[in-house]
Amino acid sequence: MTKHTVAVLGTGKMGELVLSGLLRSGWPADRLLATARRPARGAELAEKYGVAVVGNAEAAERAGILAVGVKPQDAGTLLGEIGPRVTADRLVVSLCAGLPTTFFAARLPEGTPVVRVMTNTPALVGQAMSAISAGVHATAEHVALAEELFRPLGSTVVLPEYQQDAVTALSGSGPAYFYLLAEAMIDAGVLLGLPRQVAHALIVQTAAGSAAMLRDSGEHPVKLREAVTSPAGTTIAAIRELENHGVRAALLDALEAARDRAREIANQAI
Ligand SMILES: NC(=O)C1=CN([C@@H]2O[C@H](COP(=O)(O)OP(=O)(O)OC[C@H]3O[C@@H](n4cnc5c(N)ncnc54)[C@H](O)[C@@H]3O)[C@@H](O)[C@H]2O)C=CC1
Ligand SMILES: O=C(O)[C@@H]1CCC=N1
Repeated sequence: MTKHTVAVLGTGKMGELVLSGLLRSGWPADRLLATARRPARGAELAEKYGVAVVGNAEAAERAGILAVGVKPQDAGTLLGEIGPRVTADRLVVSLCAGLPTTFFAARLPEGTPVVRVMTNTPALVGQAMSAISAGVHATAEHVALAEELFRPLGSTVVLPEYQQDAVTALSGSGPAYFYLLAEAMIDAGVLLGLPRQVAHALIVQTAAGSAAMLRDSGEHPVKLREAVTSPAGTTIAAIRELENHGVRAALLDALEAARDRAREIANQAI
C-alpha cells in the first residue's frame, strides 16, 4: 500500500464512496483528508469516518494524491483554489464526467500528472466498475497508484483516455438504466395484479440472478436469453413487444446521447 495521503476534494456521493472504500480496504484514516463545501457536511464526514476535514488549499498542500470529486461545472473554481498550492510531485485523480485531463493540466503547475477515472455507484457495495486512464504527464506508476485506490471499490480496467466519454455512457451512467428497467418491470407486476412488495422482490432477485449468470457463466447474453425463450412460449411474446417498441434502437440512441452530453460538458467547462 502506498504511503501517500489521499485527499478527496469535494466529498459528495462519489467522493464518499472513494473515502469509505479506502477505509474498508484498511487504508488508515490518518492518511485520508476530505473537503466539503458545507460545514455541516464536513462535520458529518468527520463523525462518520474519523477523517480530518480541511479546506481545499490545506488538503492540496498536505496530500500526495488529490481526488477531485466535485461536479464538472465546479472543477474550474476548485482548481483555481488549489492550483497555486499544488506541486508537480502530486497525483491528481479526476472523477469528473466529460472533463479531459488537459482541462486539469491547464490549471495546475506544469508537469502535474493527472489520471482520469470513471467509476460508478455500485462502489457502495464493493461492485463498482472503474475505468482508469493515464492523462497528461501520468506514468504507468501513477496508473498503478490509481488502480490501488479504486480496487477496493470493485473491478478496475485501464483504457486510453479517448474512450472515457463512451465509458461514462456505458458504465458511469449504466446503473441508472438498470434501475429504470427494474422500476418499469415492478410497475408491470403491479399492472398484472401483484402486490408491489412481491413484484419488487421478484424483480430484484431476477436482476441479481441474471447479473450473476451473465458474469459467472462467461456466456454471451444472446445464449442466456435464448435459453429462457421457449418456442411459442411466453418470453418470445414479450420480446416481440420489446422489438416492436424499438428497445434496442432506444438503447443505442440513449447511450449515444450520454456520450454526446459528456462531450458537451467538456466544451461548456470553464
Ligand atoms: N453520481 C454518479 O453516479 C457519478 C458521478 N461521477 C462524477 O463524480 C463527480 C461527483 O458527482 P456526485 O458525487 O454525484 O456529485 P455530488 O454533488 O454528490 O458531490 C459533489 C460535492 O462536491 C462539493 N463541492 C463542490 N464544490 C466544492 C468546493 N469548491 N470545495 C469543496 N467541495 C465542493 C459539493 O458540495 C458536493 O458535496 C462528478 O464530477 C460526476 O461527473 C462519476 C461517475 C458516476
Ligand atoms: O450523470 C452524470 O453526469 C454522472 C456521470 C456518470 C453518472 N453520473
